[in-house]
Amino acid sequence: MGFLKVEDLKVHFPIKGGLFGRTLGHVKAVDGVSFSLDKGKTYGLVGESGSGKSTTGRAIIGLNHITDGKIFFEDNEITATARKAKSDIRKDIQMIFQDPYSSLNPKKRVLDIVAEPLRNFESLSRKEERIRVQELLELVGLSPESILKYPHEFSGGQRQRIGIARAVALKPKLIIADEPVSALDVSVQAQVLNFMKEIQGELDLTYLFISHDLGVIKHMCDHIGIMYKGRFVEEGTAKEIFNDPQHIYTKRLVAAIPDIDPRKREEMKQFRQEVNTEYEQAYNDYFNEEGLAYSLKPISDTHLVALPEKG
Ligand SMILES: Nc1ncnc2c1ncn2[C@@H]1O[C@H](COP(=O)(O)OP(=O)(O)OP(=O)(O)O)[C@@H](O)[C@H]1O
Repeated sequence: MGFLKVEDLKVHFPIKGGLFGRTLGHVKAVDGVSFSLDKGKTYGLVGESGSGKSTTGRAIIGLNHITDGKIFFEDNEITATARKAKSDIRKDIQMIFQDPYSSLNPKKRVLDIVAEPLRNFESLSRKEERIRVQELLELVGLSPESILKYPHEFSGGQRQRIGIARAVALKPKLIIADEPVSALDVSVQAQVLNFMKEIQGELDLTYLFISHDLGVIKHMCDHIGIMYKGRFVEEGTAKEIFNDPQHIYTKRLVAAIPDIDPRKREEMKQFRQEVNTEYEQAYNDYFNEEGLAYSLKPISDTHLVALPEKG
């Protein structure tokens, strides 16, 4: 069936309020998302803040409850598995977080930070553990002596490398990278992204890559889902999304990528003007009307676009 398959995933959070903390309604953070990810590939989830990207990633790894829908990992449904299977899955799926400043405990040495997952899942001697951590640090380009240091002694990019060393410690199959470079300087972002690509082949990793930055997604992903208000508005291969965006929201995101190639600047300027006009016209019809029904329709074997339902 496939490596990772998400079927009609819904994650709704209750909004509590009033005197007795009654449930007043729900935030539909994820509201019917489906996609599949092949082994060894990178799938990008992109969309503006609050569109439901992190909630989707967190639901897959089990950090958010699921309101409805199914998730299959290597053909096993992981939305309804027993505890033992769940702990195996926790080994196979790891997460890299956005902010290497807050996701690493500042009071712990690098040895303890990187060894944490090993301590949870493997019974290594102190010596074996130290050797494994030093190997992991070398893999991510840090010196073995780093084990005795604390997070504040490293730069932002180095800290994210420590986060990556911890994420790959248990030889996972899938890594969910939630905005892994957005807290870093642009010059460091490219280094970390290239490094993630290098280790992908070396360690046989599959990535679910979450970002609000379509430029970053373009660099990393084979397949892309564009999220808006908890749903996909378009899904396709990276080539389809960048060369032939169909949905007005996707077009807007593509038009906002800074031009690196000066030859394309004039072409992009024109594209931007066209998109802005189309967006203004579409806004009232599409984005402002809460009740407007739309559904994903295929326009090729791999390219889906949200189109309003007729009637
Ligand atoms: N635990 C929670 N309780 C209530 N609402 C939540 C919770 N987690 C997320 N939300 C809400 O769900 C929606 C989607 O949030 P989510 O973090 O998934 O979006 P995102 O696309 O990842 O954006 P960002 O990049 O800002 O994190 C937002 O409206 C958010 O406020």
